Amino acid sequence: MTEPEAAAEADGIDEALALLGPPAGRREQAPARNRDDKEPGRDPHGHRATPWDRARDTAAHAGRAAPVPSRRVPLDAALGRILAEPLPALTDLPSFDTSAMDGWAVAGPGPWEISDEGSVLAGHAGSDPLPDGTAVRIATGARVPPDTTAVIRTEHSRVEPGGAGGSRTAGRGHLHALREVVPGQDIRPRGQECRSGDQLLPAATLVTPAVLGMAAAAGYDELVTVVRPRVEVLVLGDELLTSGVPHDGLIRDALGPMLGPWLRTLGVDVLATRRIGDDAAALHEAVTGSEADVVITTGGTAAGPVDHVHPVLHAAGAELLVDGVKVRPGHPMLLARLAPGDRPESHRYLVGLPGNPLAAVSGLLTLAEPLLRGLAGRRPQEPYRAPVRDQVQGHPYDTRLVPVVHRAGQAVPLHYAGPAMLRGLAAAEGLAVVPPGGARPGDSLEVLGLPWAASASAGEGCFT
Ligand SMILES: Nc1nc2c(c(=O)[nH]1)N[C@H]1C(S)=C(S)[C@@H](COP(=O)(O)OP(=O)(O)OC[C@H]3O[C@@H](n4cnc5c(N)ncnc54)[C@H](O)[C@@H]3O)O[C@H]1N2
Ligand code: MOO
Repeated sequence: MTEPEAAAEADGIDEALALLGPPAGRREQAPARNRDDKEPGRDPHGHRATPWDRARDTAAHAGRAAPVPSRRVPLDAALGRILAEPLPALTDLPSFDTSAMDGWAVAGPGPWEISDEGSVLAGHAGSDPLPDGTAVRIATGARVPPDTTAVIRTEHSRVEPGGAGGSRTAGRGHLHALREVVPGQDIRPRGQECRSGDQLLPAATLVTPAVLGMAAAAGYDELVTVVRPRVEVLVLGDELLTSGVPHDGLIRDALGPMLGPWLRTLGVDVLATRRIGDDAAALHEAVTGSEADVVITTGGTAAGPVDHVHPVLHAAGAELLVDGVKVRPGHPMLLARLAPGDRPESHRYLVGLPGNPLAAVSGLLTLAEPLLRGLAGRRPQEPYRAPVRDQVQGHPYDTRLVPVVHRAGQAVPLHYAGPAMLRGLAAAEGLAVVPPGGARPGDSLEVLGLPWAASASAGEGCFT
């Protein structure tokens, strides 16, 4: 078999796998080629595709190269945003020595005469020092009086009522401890959690509900957060219906309803999802006139008569950073830096997702997600790996992304994973990264988490 024939046969594997379901046995495959080999890295248009991991790195690098604008927002508007700066404590925490329990503040060794000062309650200003040999009632969260030795929990104490006619304090009785009293017990000393100025969280932290609580406790009313990157989605294709059942060769647009919500989980501001049809002039105008930091197109990336993305990028003076990726599905995906136009300081990008729906998702995770993560000031995602339960057939030369669910600590590949199918993905919790040549049961595979999956691999971002 000539190399072009081998590559052509390899191109059919995704469709075949999607129809067959799980492989019956491990098929002998051509060994993975060296990256320097001529044909397998070349797509039918004659340009060289980028290896999958390098494509992701390129996208991440482009995202990190852009300046990250920030804005001060009130706490209640900060959820789901990213801290643009480290978060220093504005106060000691606790900001005063605090009783950890309801009970008695005592000074010196017992038994203690009960003070007639009443109770020390949370939220009250400081009280007088506690004289040696005395005890005063205290509530959880109250400031402990100066010179307090320890707090004794109510249930670890016994009050011996005072006799009539004694001194004022003796009249209230004495307190006895039922357990050994350790100095400092049940007192949270000032600054135990942090000192004013300590860094509580680093920049690039996702603001979760817990971060909002921490920030409020540490004295914040506002947080300096990264301005969300603005994204516009352009859905190409005259064959697409926006409602109803497919008919007469027309199909439903599966990407318009999926991409906007998905992108929002990545912490971006989706300005619009627009249907453009197969109209080169309209696409050119939409791309060059967009206000977005990142334009994401779907369809039109291949070399068909109405595949306008490449010619439009060329006409718009864009620079292709990635033009085809050695990944299945999704190999025609691309990443371009758009000409800055009248905003020379701007960093604007276009991600071209292939039209086949699972191929588009592959492009979303391979190029759009790392790019947007950088633009949003987020840290790179921690790689997550899991052993794969079943054998997965690989592409001879390219990486495969295969929908999986997590079961008993293993990644279980799903059927219906062809480029034009979403049935497997809709049930999936992640996409396993299958290296060229495939994987055997038990092989450890990287798994790309899906933003909504409550699995070990799930990323951040559902607070948007
Ligand atoms: N001669 C070649 N043809 C194709 C190649 C190739 O290398 N050489 N690659 C194939 C692969 S792989 C893919 S993926 C697609 C990519 O094509 P495009 O990005 O140009 O996408 P379209 O042709 O516009 O559409 C492909 C397919 O997807 C359907 N589609 C498009 N948009 C949507 C949508 N929003 N919702 C649902 N389905 C959509 C469209 O109807 C087509 O069936 O090219 C192959 N061809
Ligand atoms: O293999 Mo294409 O890249 O169908 O998705």
